[in-house]
Amino acid sequence: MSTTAYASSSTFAPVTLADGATVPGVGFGVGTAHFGNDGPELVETIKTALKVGFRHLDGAESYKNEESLGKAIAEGGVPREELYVTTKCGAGLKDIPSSFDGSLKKLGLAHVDLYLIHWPQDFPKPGYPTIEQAWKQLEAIRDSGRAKSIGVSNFRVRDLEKILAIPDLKHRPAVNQIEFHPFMYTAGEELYQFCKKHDIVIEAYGPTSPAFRFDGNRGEFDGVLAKVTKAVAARAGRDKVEPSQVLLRLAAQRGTIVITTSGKDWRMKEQLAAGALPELTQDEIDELVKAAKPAPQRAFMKHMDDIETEF
Ligand SMILES: NC(=O)c1ccc[n+]([C@@H]2O[C@H](COP(=O)([O-])OP(=O)(O)OC[C@H]3O[C@@H](n4cnc5c(N)ncnc54)[C@H](O)[C@@H]3O)[C@@H](O)[C@H]2O)c1
Ligand SMILES: OCCc1c[nH]c2ccccc12
Repeated sequence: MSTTAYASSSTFAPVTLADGATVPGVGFGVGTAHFGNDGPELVETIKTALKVGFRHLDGAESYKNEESLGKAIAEGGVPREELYVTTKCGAGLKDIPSSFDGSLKKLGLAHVDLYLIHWPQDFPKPGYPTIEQAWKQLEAIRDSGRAKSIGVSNFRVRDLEKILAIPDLKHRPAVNQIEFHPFMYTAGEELYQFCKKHDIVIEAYGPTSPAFRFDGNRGEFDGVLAKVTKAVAARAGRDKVEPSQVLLRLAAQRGTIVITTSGKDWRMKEQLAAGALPELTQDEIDELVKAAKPAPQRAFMKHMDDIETEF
């Protein structure tokens, strides 16, 4: 039974993974704006996110702030079973079992809900496991019950194919966490369709990047986003919605779990409310994608456009 003093206010529908787990449809990220910030200020920010209604927290070993995340979870007033907690192995990929133990210890948790390999680029390097060996280590962690689900992040089709081809594959990746917004739809279409076909749910990070992250040279995109935002607001019976809210709504509409973040409680509320906005029409989506084409395509992880290099 819930003992939470304040309820989740998320308007994003939960998403069910192929392994049967249910994930809150919007997550609060502890990277990007909070990267390297590990202390009382971040603890308060995460506690604020819980207070306004986030129940899904997205951390990583490489964000160097798992202790603050753990402290916020311990002090946040939300029972553990009502929270969905992710962490990722990045800096520790040479020794995943030790890295995972360290993450759980820093978080102060007996288990995480989702454990991800943060990126694939290190695997050809000396001293690292192969992708296949790394995945078997994640399977063992899942079988120990200390990670309820396992997945990957920033994996291309060819990286995912290596996992799916493991002869004694026991657990498939439940998610692939990738940058996902209209600037990515064209370049990312093959990966999107591959994940869909193989029941790998996409977690969309950087979903609002086109609204604020790319400076200049957005050309037609700004105009189209403003137009679509106005139309969505009109369908919602509202004077105004934020373009970033429209991008969050769009990510959910494309079937992804949306990972966003903020340091401000009013923006967190705005983010949680975005799931209730009316759907974008196919014409509106097409217009956004078309207008996005001349703009920068990707804010993170440029290797995603390198379809040749073998990791
Ligand atoms: N797996 C990975 O490699 C990877 C990479 C990047 C991010 N992530 C995860 O995803 C989380 C969210 O990523 P993100 O920060 O790119 O998400 P996002 O695109 O939603 O951006 C959130 C940021 O945008 C700001 N913002 C939102 N609307 C705005 C507006 N209208 N005007 C100005 N600023 C606005 C917020 O204040 C916040 O700082 C990260 O914290 C991390 O947990 C993972
Ligand atoms: O996941 C957020 C982006 C990211 C990728 N690799 C990192 C290493 C350190 C901090 C952030 C990142």
